[in-house]
Amino acid sequence: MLHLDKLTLSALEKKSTDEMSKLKSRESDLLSSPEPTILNPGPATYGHFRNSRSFDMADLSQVMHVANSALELAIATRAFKDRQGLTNEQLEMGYVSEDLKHTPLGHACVEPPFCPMIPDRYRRIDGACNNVLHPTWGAPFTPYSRILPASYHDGVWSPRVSVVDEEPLPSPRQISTTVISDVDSPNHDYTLAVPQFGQFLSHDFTHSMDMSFTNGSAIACCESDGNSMLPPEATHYACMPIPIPENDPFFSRFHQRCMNFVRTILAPSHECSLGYVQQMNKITHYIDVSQVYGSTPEQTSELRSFHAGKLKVFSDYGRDLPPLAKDPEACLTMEQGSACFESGDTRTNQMITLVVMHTIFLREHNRLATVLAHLNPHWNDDQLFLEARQILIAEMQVIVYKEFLPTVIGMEAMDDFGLHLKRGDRYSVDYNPQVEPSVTNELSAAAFRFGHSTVDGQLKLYGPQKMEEVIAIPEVMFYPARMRHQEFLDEILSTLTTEPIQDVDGSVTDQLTKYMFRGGNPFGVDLAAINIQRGRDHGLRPYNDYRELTGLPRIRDFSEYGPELGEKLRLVYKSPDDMDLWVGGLLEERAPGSLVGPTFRDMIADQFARLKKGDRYFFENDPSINPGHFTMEQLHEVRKASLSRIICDNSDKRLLSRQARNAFRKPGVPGNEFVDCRSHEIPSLDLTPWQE
Ligand code: HEM
Ligand SMILES: [Ca+2]
Repeated sequence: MLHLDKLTLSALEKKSTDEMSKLKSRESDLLSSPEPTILNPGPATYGHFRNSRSFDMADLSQVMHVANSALELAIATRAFKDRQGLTNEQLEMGYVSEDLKHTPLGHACVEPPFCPMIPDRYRRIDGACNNVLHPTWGAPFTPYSRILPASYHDGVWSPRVSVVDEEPLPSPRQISTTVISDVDSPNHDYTLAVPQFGQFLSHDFTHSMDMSFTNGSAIACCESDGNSMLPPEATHYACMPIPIPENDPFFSRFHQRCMNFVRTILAPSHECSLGYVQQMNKITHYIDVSQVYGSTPEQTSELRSFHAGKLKVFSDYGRDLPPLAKDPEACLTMEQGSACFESGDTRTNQMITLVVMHTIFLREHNRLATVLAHLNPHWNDDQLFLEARQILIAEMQVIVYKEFLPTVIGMEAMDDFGLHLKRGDRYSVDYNPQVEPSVTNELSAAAFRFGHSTVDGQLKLYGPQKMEEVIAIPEVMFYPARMRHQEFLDEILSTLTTEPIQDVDGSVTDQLTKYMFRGGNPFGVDLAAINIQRGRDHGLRPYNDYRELTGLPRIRDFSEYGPELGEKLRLVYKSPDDMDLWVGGLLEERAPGSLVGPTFRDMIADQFARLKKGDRYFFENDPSINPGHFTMEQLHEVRKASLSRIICDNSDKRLLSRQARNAFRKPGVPGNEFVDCRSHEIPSLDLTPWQE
């Protein structure tokens, strides 16, 4: 490891402070430039920006403060690398991992939280102090962890290039149109609850925010007509626009040659050392239902009613929906009759079915608080809120480990990675304080995006007798007004738990690759291209490196994919060693019993092992580990949780009266028959063990 002397550190500090002030003054110039450097509401690409926006200016300034510190360290790293003649490999191996806290660069380090000697019974809203030795692990505004070191061309932040000639990698849009198709491949073994709960779950543990101007405006990287990129003098340093080839089979019709893409906000490493950049996770990494409660105390206060332990709702003629959004830009329109909602996560309105998940989990919290208040009339608002939250988090964890994960990764991986919940009168002692719970960059920017391939471009709504409506999903992106229709919630919950998913393969619906966030526009943005570009933005290594980790041989020649697909890959990539992780992962054959191929399966399994073994407050942890442990009687009850029970208890009960026991699996077949919602076949949690 390289030691940094005082002189060097002072020089680096001066250099990074100088460069930062140059960057900031350039930003002000851009804001006042005659070129269209700000993206305004209207085009689909603004929807993409809105998808990752912050709550408010206070939230944004907290993010920016951390992001600027990380940028300073990145500049210092570049300068140090040049000065010492370090290689990329040396940076990758963490050669300069010295803690900078007590050095001239220390002002760029984030203050660790203060953790009390006696731990709280309830996990903190911001996830901090979960691990006593590493109090920032799992907290919001901290970096993702990594399975393998990052790969950047300059060793610090610029995107990787082809291994063949060091030229830029092929355009993600070209890869999308050549390799990713839209083929209808329904898989009836699984229901749409898999993608919809999957997306809801991902919003519990990962949120990469795009950089923006300090005033919150969106950064434009393309000319406003999309005809070309902005000239270099008008381009923000966070721009990484996606080139659209002239002969694009779709976007050429609209003369589009440039798709906006802004890089993810950065965060200093936990150790606060020099090194390649790390991307920031805006939310708590733990599975703690932060998408409902928020990831900071300020967000939670906004969402609580402070009455009887409940969260705020918008009571729509007696039907509880999430509170209406105050931000006029939260949706496409705030006109009369439209509706747009608030929750603990800023992406809620992106898809109407996501709003549905938020609604039933919000209602479940309030339902739990009501029952607890009945059992314990002496509990105050705070205690009711905290206990209901603790139970809801446990229910979420049970659904993830008992129902969702076995469906997605299969039993073999559940066994191999030790992911099963305990049974009978047993607590778990799997907690290991050495395990870093943080979400891996590979999971966030690639593996968990397997879900994009499972999305059906259409939502079919069934009335009591027949199919009543087919909705193309872009119609309900950032436009969840239908939530106010009296029958909608029950109808769509039935759709989610009966309609098939699309298989995980090289196919993604056109609704996501041509029309995503189109609003009233003729074209949208391409999620496949964005995923590929995001992987490069985050310094993910080529697919082959991860494939090898899984124990599979590296792909040596595209012919291994067969003549047709092999040819398509050869058309875009110069070498199999250039392939992007998201693409390679999707193209793998499914692993036995799993919905995804071995590489994604292992990455997902590894992540959920971290989130179980690295979380002291994991619901079934032993009293010696978990400061908020359940009693054995309570544990027996919590382990009964299921998505079907949450659906049954929190639907509007107008049209929905039955469910299959496992909401993720094909319903109405032996072993997963439909049963009445009142049936004990879908067990209910009895909360009497919480009575004091
Ligand atoms: C209609 C459904 C969906 C839409 C419109 C959608 C759209 C998006 C968009 C726009 C992003 C940000 C892309 C970027 O800028 O890098 C994203 C990220 C992501 N999506 Fe989806 N998605 C959908 C469903 C899903 C599903 C079903 C899953 C998984 C089961 C999933 C997992 C993820 C993950 C893990 C990320 C990264 C989030 C982050 O760290 O910020 N998405 N999605
Ligand atoms: Ca969380």
